[in-house]
Amino acid sequence: MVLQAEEGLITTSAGRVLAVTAVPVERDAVARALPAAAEEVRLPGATLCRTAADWDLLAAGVGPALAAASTAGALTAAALAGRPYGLVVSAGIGGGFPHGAPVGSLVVADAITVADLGAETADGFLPVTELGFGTVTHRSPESLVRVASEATGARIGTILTVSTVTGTAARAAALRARHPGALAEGMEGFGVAEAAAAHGVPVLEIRAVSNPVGPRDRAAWRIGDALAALTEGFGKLAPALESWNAHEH
Ligand SMILES: O=C(O)c1cccc(C(=O)CC[C@H]2O[C@@H](n3cnc4c(=O)[nH]cnc43)[C@H](O)[C@@H]2O)c1
Repeated sequence: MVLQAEEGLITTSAGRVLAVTAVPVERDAVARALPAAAEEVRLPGATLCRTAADWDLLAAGVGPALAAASTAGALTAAALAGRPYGLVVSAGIGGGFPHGAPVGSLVVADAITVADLGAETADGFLPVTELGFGTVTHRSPESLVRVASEATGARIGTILTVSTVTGTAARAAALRARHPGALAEGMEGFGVAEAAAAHGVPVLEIRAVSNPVGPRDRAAWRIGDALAALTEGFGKLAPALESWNAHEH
């Protein structure tokens, strides 16, 4: 496939890419790393920004349910138009577990795991899979994770999806105990991944750490720094995807 065959054109061997953020400010941080938006496409519940490359950007909303619904809408619209996506990238700011993902760093997920989908019992939390339903983890192709990490310097680990932002040391410790490989948490990745899986499209999650996972401390948020890291990361990720061949995996 072609990489920057013309100035401003970035296409990948994965074909068309759908990058999904929660909010417009995150979408705009990604957009700053790509050729300018060429067109806006209204979808049910969300507006797609089509760039002058093979990248479409979607601010899908906060939380796993809205992220899943918006992503599914975009994937379905593209498929019905005969221009399906070859890759979905879930991106945004997130909380970082301080032992492995400091504020300002990037994390790319080898596992996208929903942390709070299940049942609470007297003996602790049971994930839905142990109740006999569904799935709790989506995995990205190993080669894709490697390419993304090598290009951006992102640390590799599990990114948890939560519906409630962690706000105590006790909750952070419980999550770490249950998910020793977790480096970060966000609120959308699993929803985006569920939609991608339903369409048979590979998914990647990348987060820039804006705050530590732990006791709530709004003064410790570094949203501007995290958005800048996201832009810098996508500036490296987009061209690097040229070397990732979706069809080998
Ligand atoms: O009010 C709070 O204490 C608080 C702490 C961190 C984040 C929030 C948000 O409402 C942001 C939600 C938004 O940003 C992503 N995000 C950023 N940091 C985290 C986090 O530590 N845990 C989970 N999600 C986070 C998330 O993906 C949402 O899109 C409020």
